[in-house]
Amino acid sequence: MQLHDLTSFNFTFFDVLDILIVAIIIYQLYNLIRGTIAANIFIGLAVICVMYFVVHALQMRLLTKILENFMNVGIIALIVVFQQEIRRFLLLVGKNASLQRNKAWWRYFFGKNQDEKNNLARIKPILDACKSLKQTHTGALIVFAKYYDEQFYQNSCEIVDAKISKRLLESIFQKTSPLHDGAVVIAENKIKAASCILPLTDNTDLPPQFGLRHRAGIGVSEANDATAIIISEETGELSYAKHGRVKMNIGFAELEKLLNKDF
Ligand SMILES: Nc1ncnc2c1ncn2[C@@H]1O[C@H](COP(=O)(O)OP(=O)(O)OP(=O)(O)O)[C@@H](O)[C@H]1O
Repeated sequence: MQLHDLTSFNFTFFDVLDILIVAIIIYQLYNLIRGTIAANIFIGLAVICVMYFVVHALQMRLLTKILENFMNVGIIALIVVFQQEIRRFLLLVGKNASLQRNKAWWRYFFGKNQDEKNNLARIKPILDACKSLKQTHTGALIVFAKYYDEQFYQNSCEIVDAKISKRLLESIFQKTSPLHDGAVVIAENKIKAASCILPLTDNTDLPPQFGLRHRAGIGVSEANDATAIIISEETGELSYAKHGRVKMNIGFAELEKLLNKDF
C-alpha cells in the first residue's frame, strides 16, 4: 500500500468550496432519505463500496472483479431505486433557484401587509372547512401542490377545477359523496382535483395509528413539492405533512401559520 505525503496537497479556495458544496449535497440527500426505506438501501450500497475498496487494497482479485461489475451497473440501479428521491432533490434545487422565491423576498420587505390580508382571505375557507370536518369527525386529506403536475395527479383523480370554498370542501368529504374517497388537490388557488389516489410513504417509523390516509398524505409530500392536511376520521385530529415529515395534533392557530407560509 502506498502512503501519501499530505504536505504535497495544495489546498486552494476552490478546493474548500468544492468540499463544502459536496457536504451540502450529501446533507440534503441525507435529509431527503432520512427515515425512509431508501436510507437502508443507501447504507447497503455504501457497505458494498467500502467492501470493494478493502478487497481491492488486499488484491483479492475474484471478489474485486465481482464487486467491480456490480458497481459498473450501479449508476443505473441507483437511478431506478432512488427515482423518487432524485425527483424530490431536483424539485428542491429548482424551487430554491426559482423566481417565485425571489418574489417572496421582495414581498417580505415591501408588500407584506397587503399580502397577509390577501392570504388570509385565501386560506379562510380552508380553515373553516377543516374546523367543520374536525367537529364532525369527517376524514379528509387536502393536498397543497406548489406545482400542479398534471401527469402525476390526473391519472388517479377526478378533475374539479373550481373556486376554493368551505361548502365545496365539506361536501366532497361527506361520506355519501362519490368523491369522498381519496384526496383533494389544491393548486394555483383552485380545487384542481378530488378523489385522488396518492403514493403511500414507505416510512417505517410512523405511529401505529397512522393508516392509509396518513400514509398517503406523507407520501405525496415526499414525492412532490406539496404539503397536506390530514383529518382523522377516528379521532378528528389534524396533522400536517411536509417534506415527508408530519406534525401531529395541530391546532387552528398553527394550521393558519403553516398555510400562510406554504400556500
Ligand atoms: N393512496 C391513497 N390516496 C389517497 N387517499 C387514500 C389512499 N389510501 C387510502 N386513502 C383514504 O384513506 C381512507 C382510509 O383511511 P384509513 O382509516 O386507512 O387511514 P387512517 O390514516 O387510519 O385515517 P383515520 O384516522 O381517518 O382512520 C380511505 O377511505 C381513503 O379515503
